[in-house]
Amino acid sequence: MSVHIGAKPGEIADKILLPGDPLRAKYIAENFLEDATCYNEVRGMYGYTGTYKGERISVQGTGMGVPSISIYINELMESYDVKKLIRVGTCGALQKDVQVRDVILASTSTTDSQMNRMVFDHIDFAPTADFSLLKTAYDAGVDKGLNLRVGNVFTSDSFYRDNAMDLFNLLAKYNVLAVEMETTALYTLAAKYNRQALSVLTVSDHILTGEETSSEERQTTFNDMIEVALEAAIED
Ligand SMILES: O=P(O)(O)O[C@H]1O[C@H](CO)[C@@H](O)[C@H]1O
Ligand SMILES: O=c1cc[nH]c(=O)[nH]1
Repeated sequence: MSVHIGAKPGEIADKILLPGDPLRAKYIAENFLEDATCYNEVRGMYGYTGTYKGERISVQGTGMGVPSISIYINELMESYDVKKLIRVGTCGALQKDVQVRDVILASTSTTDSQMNRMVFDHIDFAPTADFSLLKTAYDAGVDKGLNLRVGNVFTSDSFYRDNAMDLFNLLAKYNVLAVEMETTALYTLAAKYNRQALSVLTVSDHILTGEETSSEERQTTFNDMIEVALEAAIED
């Protein structure tokens, strides 16, 4: 057991999917994994281990934001030696040509989080996806005929902010594709511990147009994102 994860040693696979929403972890376990068993209910942050195409894989809810996901990633790597970590999350589009329901592979992230300033002081560390995970996920998405985008995402410390459009317009001008709340932490901690990480994101809403996915549509698009992430996770 670690502080926030109730699994016994060996109960978590070395490959893991990381949705922000613990109920998405349950959904993935019930609909995509075989023989899935629940190893964590601490704080309602469900974690499961099962198999996908014969490969052992886990899925763990992380909660929202850099502080929450950082707790789970630290414990998964330090206490359970997880080696491949793939976030499966939602995001809001910042570009006109990024559509609701598109799947984004975050090659890097930009952030207003102070996390890396505390470590690197005046240097701006560039959080980066693992290239082989990114390539495998990209190839899997192309094979499925998905409208995939690859690029920079903004990891925000706030979901609600005053004068948000000023910042979002600036980020859009610099080709940032979308906003979410965890990727910077995932990539930075994976670099620290020399592990592989990738964020696969579904565009759940459009910041510029206000368009949103219906809950039914979200489910279908989430399935595309989950399959892309699972294929990347099991690739050697
Ligand atoms: O759908 P998840 O994975 O939670 O991701 C996005 O949704 C949450 C905000 O609603 C934040 O965690 C953001 O990053
Ligand atoms: O607009 C959005 C959508 C999902 N997640 C976010 O952080 N922002």
